[in-house]
Parts: sequence; structure tokens; C-alpha cells
Amino acid sequence: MALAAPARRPADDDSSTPSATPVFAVDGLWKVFGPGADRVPADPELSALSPAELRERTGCTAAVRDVSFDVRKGEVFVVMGLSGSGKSTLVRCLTRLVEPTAGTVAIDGEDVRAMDRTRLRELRRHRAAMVFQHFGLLPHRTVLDNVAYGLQIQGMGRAERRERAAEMVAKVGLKGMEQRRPGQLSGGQRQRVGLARALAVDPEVLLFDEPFSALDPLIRRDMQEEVIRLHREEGRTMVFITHDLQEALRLGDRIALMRDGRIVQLGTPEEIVGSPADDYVREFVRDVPREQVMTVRSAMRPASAEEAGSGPALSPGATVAEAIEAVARAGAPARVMDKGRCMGVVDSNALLGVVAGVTTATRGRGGTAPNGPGPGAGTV
Ligand SMILES: Nc1ncnc2c1ncn2[C@@H]1O[C@H](COP(=O)(O)OP(=O)(O)OP(=O)(O)O)[C@@H](O)[C@H]1O
Repeated sequence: MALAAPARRPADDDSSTPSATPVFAVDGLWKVFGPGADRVPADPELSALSPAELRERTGCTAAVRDVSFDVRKGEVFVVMGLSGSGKSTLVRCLTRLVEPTAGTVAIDGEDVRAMDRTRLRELRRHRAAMVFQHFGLLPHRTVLDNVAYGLQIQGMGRAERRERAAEMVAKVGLKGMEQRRPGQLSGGQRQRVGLARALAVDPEVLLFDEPFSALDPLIRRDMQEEVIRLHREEGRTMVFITHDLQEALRLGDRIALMRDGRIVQLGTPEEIVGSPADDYVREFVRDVPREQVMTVRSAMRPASAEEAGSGPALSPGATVAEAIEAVARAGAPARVMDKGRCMGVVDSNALLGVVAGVTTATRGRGGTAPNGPGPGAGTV
């Protein structure tokens, strides 16, 4: 798998710092489709059945099974999993586009399941806007009018909404195309219109449902860059569904990996690749070029006094690939520097160990175990 060096955002280095109030807080969430769905989460025997057994016994499909997680303010939270693992159902439960069967969902501490219709409409229009795979553009309206549409629904005056829409069209790189109709745009451009329309309402959180899966790989890459750029500029909270591991690793501050309706691991890309929670996750990430995801933190050992004073300097967020280049050029270990302080060093042996997926317990000179997360870190 070719995983181009991700254009990581500055916020990444802080991604392990929990934010005080999560944007979304999800606890014990279930969505069961089928007859008598309500009894499944409450029944220990039924809720313990495998998906196939449950279907056979009850005719029900448990699309989301006892899922709990927080989406932190300002992060890109990726929900990843194979087709049918429950990603879309889970994200639709956040705004009750799909009605949860059991559990709680809160946005900024407010109980989503207790919202009445007016409050829900407000939630979907103002607070959590969705960007869909199939754009949902109005074919007879211009780009500008499509982007302004959400604002029109909100009751904003014509002049003001056209001004705001023009601003968003420019923001997503479509300046000059305001008067075109969707049919006169490429797939990637249409997706940009969808993005601009969601951004125009200035939602607290953007929800993306596999928005780029219909795009060809180069345009898809472009759109990923666009999302990274927008996130870097605005720090907006994003929840992003994908079945594509490469996309998840490029975009996600944290990734929830789903299987059969459950989250099998939740963690940073580095945690998921470096410490897979089980064999399923290990198999999933097997072909990932580890050096492009793992950071020098996972290869670092304490520095001797001599090492602390010389050698190339790297930031703690530098990838192992970057460190390999620095060490190869210098012919000496590289220092990991944070705010002028030497946190430790990485040498060629440790870097090779990361690439090979070999966890070295203790490395020479009184070194300690690598600072990577322990087995199962970030699991839920
Ligand atoms: N309305 C429904 N009625 C019955 N079963 C459903 C319904 N919607 C989804 N399911 C089932 O729930 C499970 C999870 O579906 P979901 O669409 O959430 O998965 P997904 O991971 O988003 O898949 P994909 O990547 O293919 O979109 C699947 O087994 C699906 O068949």
C-alpha cells in the first residue's frame, strides 16, 4: 500500500490531550433492525449472540452493538470498517436520522434522544451538518444557489446568503464556477459544492458519510487534502466515515474501527497500527507502511549526556520515515527535541525495529521500553 506522507495538522501533537467537553458523547448505543428490536439490548442472552445467530433466532440485525465513545472538540474522528460493519448506522444515530434502540447520545452535554422535532431539526441544520456521498445537489440550481440553499431554509435574507455562499464557494476552490449547474461539474467539483453547502451553515460538527468513495483516486486525494486544509484552517470537529484504511490513516486524529456493529479498537493511527487490539485489527493494518504512520516516540530511548548535545533534531511528531532519513544523512542517532529539551534519541536499530514490527523490550545503555502505547492501548 502506498501511503503518501500524511499532511498532518498541527493539532495532531495534542490529539492525546482530552478536551474537557466532548462534542458527542455516546454511551452503550444499540441500533437493532427487525421485529421486536427493543428486547435485544436488554436481554443478556440475545445481546450475546453473534450477528448470524441473532438473525436466525429473532430475524433482527444488530447494526450497532453497545458502542461507547466521545468525539472531542476540534478532532477528526474517523469511523472505519468493512461494508456492513455499521458505520453509516452509527453516524446516523448521532443526529437520529436513524433512531437508536438503546443507549445515550449527547451533543455538548444535551441529550439527543430527548430532543423534540424542532430541536432535532435545529441540530441537523445548524449544529451537525452531513456531507453525503451522492452530493444531493439540486440539478436546476446554480452552484451558488445550491450552496445558499441551506441558508435559505434557515431563513437568511437573499443578499446575505448569496454573499456567504460566494465566500464558501471560494473557500472550497470553486471561484468562477458560481453560475454553473451541477451537470456542468466533475464529480470532485460536485463534492466540493456539497462541502461548501455544509460549511455555509457554519455547523459545530461536520459529518461525512463516505463522501469521496465514488471519486477516482487522484480527485479523492485532492478532496482529502481539502478536508485537511479546511480542518487546519478552521479546527472544526469532523466525523468521517470510510471503509478505506488509507483514507482513515491520512485524515483521522483518532479512528474507531468497527466490526459487526462493535468498535473493536479506538485510537490514534499510530496506536492502531503500532498496537493492534486483536488479530482482526492486526490483519487489517498488515500492509500499512509503518514508518509513515509511527512517530519517533515509538522508537525513542533515553539519551546519554553526549548524545543529548549533538546530532540531528526531530520533533516528537516526526514520522519514523523522516527519522530514517535524518539518521542516514547524519550517520548518527537523531535527537527528539521538544521545546528545546532533548526527550531522547532514536538510532538506526530502533527505527528498523519499528519498520519490521519488532517490539524491542529494552535497548542498550539502560534504555527503557519504547514509549509506544502498550498492547491494547486505546481499546474500548
Ligand atoms: N434499514 C435497515 N433495515 C435492516 N437492516 C439494515 C438497515 N440499515 C442497515 N441495515 C443492516 O445493518 C448493518 C450495518 O449497515 P450499515 O449501512 O450501517 O453498514 P456500513 O458499515 O455503513 O456499510 P457500507 O460501507 O456498505 O455503507 C448491515 O448488516 C445492514 O444490512
